[in-house]
Amino acid sequence: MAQYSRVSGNVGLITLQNPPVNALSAAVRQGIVDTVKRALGDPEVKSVVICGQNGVFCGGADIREFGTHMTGPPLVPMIHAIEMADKPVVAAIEGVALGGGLELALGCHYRIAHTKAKVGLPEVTLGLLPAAGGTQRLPRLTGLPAAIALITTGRQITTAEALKLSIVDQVTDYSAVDTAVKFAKSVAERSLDGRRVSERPCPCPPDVDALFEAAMQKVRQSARGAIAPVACVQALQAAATMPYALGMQREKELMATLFTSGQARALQYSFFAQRAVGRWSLPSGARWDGSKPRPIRKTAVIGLGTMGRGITVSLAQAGLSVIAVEAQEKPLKEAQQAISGMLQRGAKRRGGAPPLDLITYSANLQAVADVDLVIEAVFEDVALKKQLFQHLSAICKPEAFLCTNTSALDIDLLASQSRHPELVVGMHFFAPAHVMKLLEVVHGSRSSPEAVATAMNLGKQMGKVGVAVGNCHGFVGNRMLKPYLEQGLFLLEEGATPEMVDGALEEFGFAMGLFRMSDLSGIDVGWRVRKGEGLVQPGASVRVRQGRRYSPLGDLLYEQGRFGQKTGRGWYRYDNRHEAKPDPWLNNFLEDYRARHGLAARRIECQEVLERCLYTLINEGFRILEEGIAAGPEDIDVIYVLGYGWPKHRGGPMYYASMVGLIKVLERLEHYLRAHPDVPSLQPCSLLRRLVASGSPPIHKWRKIIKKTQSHL
Ligand SMILES: CCCCCCCCCCCCC[C@H](O)CC(=O)SCCNC(=O)CCNC(=O)[C@H](O)C(C)(C)COP(=O)(O)OP(=O)(O)OC[C@H]1O[C@@H](n2cnc3c(N)ncnc32)[C@H](O)[C@@H]1OP(=O)(O)O
Ligand SMILES: NC(=O)c1ccc[n+]([C@@H]2O[C@H](COP(=O)([O-])OP(=O)(O)OC[C@H]3O[C@@H](n4cnc5c(N)ncnc54)[C@H](O)[C@@H]3O)[C@@H](O)[C@H]2O)c1
Repeated sequence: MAQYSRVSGNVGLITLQNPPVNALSAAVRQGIVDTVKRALGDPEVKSVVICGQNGVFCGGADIREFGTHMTGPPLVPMIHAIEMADKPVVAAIEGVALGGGLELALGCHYRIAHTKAKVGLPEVTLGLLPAAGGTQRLPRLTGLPAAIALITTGRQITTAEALKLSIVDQVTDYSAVDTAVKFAKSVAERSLDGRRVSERPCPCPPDVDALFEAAMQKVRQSARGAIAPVACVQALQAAATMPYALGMQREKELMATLFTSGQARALQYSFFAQRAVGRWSLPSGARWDGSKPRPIRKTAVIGLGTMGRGITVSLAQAGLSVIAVEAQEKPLKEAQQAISGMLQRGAKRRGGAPPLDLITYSANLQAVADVDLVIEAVFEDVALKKQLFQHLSAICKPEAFLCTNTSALDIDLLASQSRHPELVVGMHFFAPAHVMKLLEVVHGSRSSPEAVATAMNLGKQMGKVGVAVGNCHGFVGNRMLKPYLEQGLFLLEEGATPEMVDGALEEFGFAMGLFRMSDLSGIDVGWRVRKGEGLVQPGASVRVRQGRRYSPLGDLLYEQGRFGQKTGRGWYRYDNRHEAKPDPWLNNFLEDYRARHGLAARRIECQEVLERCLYTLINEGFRILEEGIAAGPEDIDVIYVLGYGWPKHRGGPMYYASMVGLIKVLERLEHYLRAHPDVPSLQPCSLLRRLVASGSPPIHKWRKIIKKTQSHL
């Protein structure tokens, strides 16, 4: 809906009303059409202001309408009518003007924005392009290079930046609506010549072809198979080379292809999934809406290695005070230097001063005595962590939350070391912790709803997307990774090469194939995990361990000192630090290994690589759902998209399975199990069978069947 009133004598004020973000639903669009008509037809009204209620201009088209039968007036003619009005129309931007919201503002003759507002065209992140004139008006207003950068990335910018880019005309610290009303009065009689953006020429730099060639190359490289960024460049190319009307036609054609694409559906599923995970629930029945988080002011981080540094930076950037603790003075000094550098670089990027003063460094654990919440990030060593929890429980105030960043260890075991196990939760960050948006909040069997709510809330304050998960070895993300990595090794035994396996996964859209990832995180890290599980038998290369097929290839590389990037050799060779090159040594090593074990190398197709690696990972996801470790498939998908480089435009592993067809996933797992009966991760999970037996319902209906499965246990 849109409300109409006359203010300050002769200004027509149109207020969009559709909480929480005034999305442009059919009712809002109808409201705008009606109220604009009314304002333009009222002889008393000399100028018009458009704003949104509750301090938010507009979050764009109503995404929930996509994929439904859309009714109501379309956006393009609605915005065109505003631009062609003979009375000045001013957009008063507060909160956000995003997507269709910014396109509406670009159709107005002036834009006045609050200093704290953000603007952007994030359609590309939903698999779309700004199809209400955004691709044609923005470059006319701000020039092609800035428009290309904003539209192909969907980046949201501050209004200070928007002012520099001429996207807004004025920025104010006061009410944008009051300022816009005053401004509208002052321009009531002014000519609108030059104010209609669509009538301006698109400024083209002399090297426009090179500009587009570079833009296309950049998006093709970073999009990893996503089609929307490419279409965005094509639409902008139309703005540069065609008259406005033809450019609009091209924008519409390109949008028509994107709008019904599987990629757009996947990205929009992901958008809502990332919001849905905030509405967590625990097996006890405790829920997000009935559990109050406790306010956290003082925090502590113990262990300032790779993870502890990132967590400290992230806490300080969220405005929290941090006591940062290392075991000894030398590593403490090194960490202090590294953290200060990270904060300074962050401040340079974001603007403002680095929050260095919020951090106090100490080599004495006693320093954490009066903090509200501790996050420990010491070595992944159960004995060390148990001892640390005993000390923390003795030192900290009794109501302090004790959190662990462990990647896999038992939260209940650590909680049992504390006098207050109900205040212990896992806060599993991902490297680099100040960059990655994912946080697994792991609740143990004794974690209180308040502790979970507090960790989730703290994560939100830190700009993370928290997903509440249950306690098991590796939680959700790392547990699912295990069968995926295992299949990679089996494929090498059977004839594949690391570059062939990685090539298939990268072609699928992963940022990095599994062997390149293993080289980056360190072959020694995986070795330590397997050692902890009792799987490593130095020197032996027996292919069966603990009663199942096992590949010792990773252990053999470890024994050769090939730890990956850090040693310059791993599954690949690294002559310069980051570039992975196929290594002839490894091929010889694999041939020797196969010969020693009587394994005949065979030709392996990419499809087999994908099916074996991805379907076993998905199968583990079904086990996790069946056990109630994740509340729903959306939780798993958010974890994989935000934490493990799963291609965003494929929605996440569980969504992908639903698109491929559960019956196909089941049949292929059965097929590979027949070929490899000694690999338990290929055994289809009973929930998968049950879903197939129920006719493979769409993903949003899985929870009902999961509940039934649990009640049958
Ligand atoms: C046959 C072929 C025909 C083809 C032709 C088709 C023609 C179609 C014509 C379309 C014309 C194109 C128009 C336009 O270019 C397209 C768009 O505008 S797409 C939308 C672009 N906007 C966005 O991407 C913004 C998305 N939102 C956000 O980034 C954030 O929500 C926010 C606005 C910054 C606010 O953030 P927060 O304060 O943190 O709040 P939340 O994120 O938690 O959101 C709160 C709540 O609101 C819901 N919501 C947010 N935005 C929208 C939206 N645009 N539509 C619907 N709902 C929205 C969000 O989901 C939350 O609700 P919850 O999920 O928690 O219930
Ligand atoms: N590295 C990753 O990608 C990653 C990702 C998620 C979680 N984790 C987990 O985070 C934790 C830390 O991992 P990391 O990679 O940062 O390790 P790291 O080896 O880089 O850092 C650990 C730090 O802890 C310090 N430390 C050890 N004992 C201490 C003590 N008693 N008091 C204070 N400091 C002590 C060490 O000096 C070291 O600086 C582990 O539990 C790990 O499983 C790691």
